[in-house]
Amino acid sequence: MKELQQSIIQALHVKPEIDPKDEIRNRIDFMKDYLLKFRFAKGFVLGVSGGQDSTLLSKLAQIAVEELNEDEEENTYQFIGVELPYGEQGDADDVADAIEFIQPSTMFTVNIKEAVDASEKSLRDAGVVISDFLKGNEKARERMKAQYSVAGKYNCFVLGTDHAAEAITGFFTKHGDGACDLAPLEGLNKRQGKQMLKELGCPEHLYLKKPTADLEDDRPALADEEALGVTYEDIDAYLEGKEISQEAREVIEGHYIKTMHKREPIASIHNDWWK
Ligand SMILES: Nc1ncnc2c1ncn2[C@@H]1O[C@H](COP(=O)(O)OP(=O)(O)OC[C@H]2O[C@@H]([n+]3cccc(C(=O)O)c3)[C@H](O)[C@@H]2O)[C@@H](O)[C@H]1O
Ligand SMILES: Nc1ncnc2c1ncn2[C@@H]1O[C@H](COP(=O)(O)OP(=O)(O)OP(=O)(O)O)[C@@H](O)[C@H]1O
Ligand SMILES: [Mg+2]
Repeated sequence: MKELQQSIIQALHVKPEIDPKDEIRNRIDFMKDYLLKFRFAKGFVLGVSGGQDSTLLSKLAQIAVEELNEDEEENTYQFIGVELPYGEQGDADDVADAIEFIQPSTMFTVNIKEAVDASEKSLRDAGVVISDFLKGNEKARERMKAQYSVAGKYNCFVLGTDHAAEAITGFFTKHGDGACDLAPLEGLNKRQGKQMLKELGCPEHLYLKKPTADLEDDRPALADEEALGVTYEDIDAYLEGKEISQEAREVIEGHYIKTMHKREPIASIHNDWWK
């Protein structure tokens, strides 16, 4: 294995293979331990998009709070799922199926369209016209804001779905979906997440679905793989230490190097990762 690949695998804590049952248990226990350490907090908040990652993490969070309610003989812990459509969501049926599978303690729907459009207009009024791509990042940051307000109101922590197959390409909006209090999926690749969902009894169509950030108005449901120029099969294999084509390797490593700033502490005079 090449040196860079090895150091990336190590930095992102990826295992070449997992026992899905063990991973489910460890990550639920981590979330429970965290709540027990910070007693003011009474649960978790996460946007439910109908995609693979939020379905997996929401289910784990729901199990964690249910176990805590039982262990502590109280009924104060909750998982709050938040639907965060921009106007009408194209895959609303998947969101409904995900909610049915998760059975969240509480659900809210916050439509982010008015806020995002108002923000775009304020910028335009100031003479700053943003592209559809940048507006996509505004959507991700608006979703982050809504989740932090819900978390503040209900004394909860905001969960983040970041995992190794996303961290490696930096395919998230900085301070948008990349912002969170806990990242329980850290170290998993995309197919390990699928294995866990299968183990949890999730309907197949929710984890066999093409991953999409779905942030652009002009290219709705654009597949991550198309945006990235590389497949998750290749990303997963790379993270498992396997050989992939030279072309795919170059694309992945190019994304990794370019997005270093998203994984490291914010650049300052007291760190030197950026030098
Ligand atoms: N070297 C550097 N050192 C410090 N900061 C640096 C930097 N390079 C850029 N930056 C800063 O970072 C900004 C760019 O980063 P950012 O704002 O995140 O924007 P950017 O990485 O350009 O775009 C976000 C990407 O993530 C994708 N995404 C977003 C959200 C969710 C998902 C999903 O899978 O669901 C995917 C989205 O489709 C898009 O391709 C720059 O404007 C600059 O402020
Ligand atoms: N329309 C949405 N409604 C609610 N939450 C959303 C929405 N879009 C994105 N999010 C939040 O942003 C996170 C990042 O999106 P991302 O696309 O990476 O994950 P996903 O949609 O859960 O899975 P997949 O990568 O398979 O599409 C989601 O996990 C979810 O918490
Ligand atoms: Mg998605």
